[in-house]
Amino acid sequence: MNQKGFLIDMDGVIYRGSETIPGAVEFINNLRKQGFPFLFLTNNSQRTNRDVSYKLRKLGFHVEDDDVFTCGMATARYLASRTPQATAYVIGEGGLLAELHAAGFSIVDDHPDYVIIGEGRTIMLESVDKAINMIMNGAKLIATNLDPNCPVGNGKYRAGCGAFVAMVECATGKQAFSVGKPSPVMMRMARKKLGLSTDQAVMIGDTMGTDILGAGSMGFTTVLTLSGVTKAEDLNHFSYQPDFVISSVKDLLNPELFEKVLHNKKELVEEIPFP
Ligand SMILES: O=C(CO)COP(=O)(O)O
Ligand SMILES: [Mg+2]
Repeated sequence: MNQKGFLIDMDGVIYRGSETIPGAVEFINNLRKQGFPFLFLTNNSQRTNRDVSYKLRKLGFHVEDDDVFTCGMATARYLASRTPQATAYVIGEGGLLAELHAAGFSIVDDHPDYVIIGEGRTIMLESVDKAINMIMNGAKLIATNLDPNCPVGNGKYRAGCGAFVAMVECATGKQAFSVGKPSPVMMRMARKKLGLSTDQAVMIGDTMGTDILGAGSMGFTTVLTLSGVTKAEDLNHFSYQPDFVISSVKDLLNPELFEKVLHNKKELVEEIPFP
């Protein structure tokens, strides 16, 4: 059988803030038991994959550092592959800084190759002004991701990385290049990390504009879970759709539905010969 592998978004899919989504631990245990490869993919660059896997273990998941892939990792690795020994001015937190250092970057305070903006709760207008002047002087503007906001529970939201990036874009007139989901850069890196071909990759996500758009454009099977950002009533507003919609990953404990996802009917589309 054509072995499938799972790319699994984090916030809104396996946890919400600091709470495990019911059924998520069992779902991951099942994947392991059945030998399906999987990788967690998050558009949050605040923490390193070690920090995130520690949090997951506290929530009851049996995972290792290497099971987690963040947009901070994708950003650092991608940029380092384009510009060896590059310099960066960073508006972001420890997860992003650690990855940039590990990829060979020097973090500098003037004339950087890149201004990189990631998720963070400590942004200061002084550093935004500094970044704007660097970009005006030729530094390239990079975003780890463009999520405009992030739900924090009780129907409340916090500003996401995309909101801060928009401020810098507006001030400079320069558009950021974003590496996180839905960018094919992060989607492809994740698929390659699991050693999957396009038609072996299944993405489970809670956000249409990142998880489903990115994975769907790559040709992966897409499963939208309604346990996070996108609600059932939002689906009508999108001109692209996921292959499957579930209420939470708990639904995938049902062997019949799981089998359906494994044998996505998308294959019908692929049978149409290219003209
Ligand atoms: O925190 C996020 C963006 O602010 C999104 O996290 P996930 O990609 O894990 O859903
Ligand atoms: Mg999510």
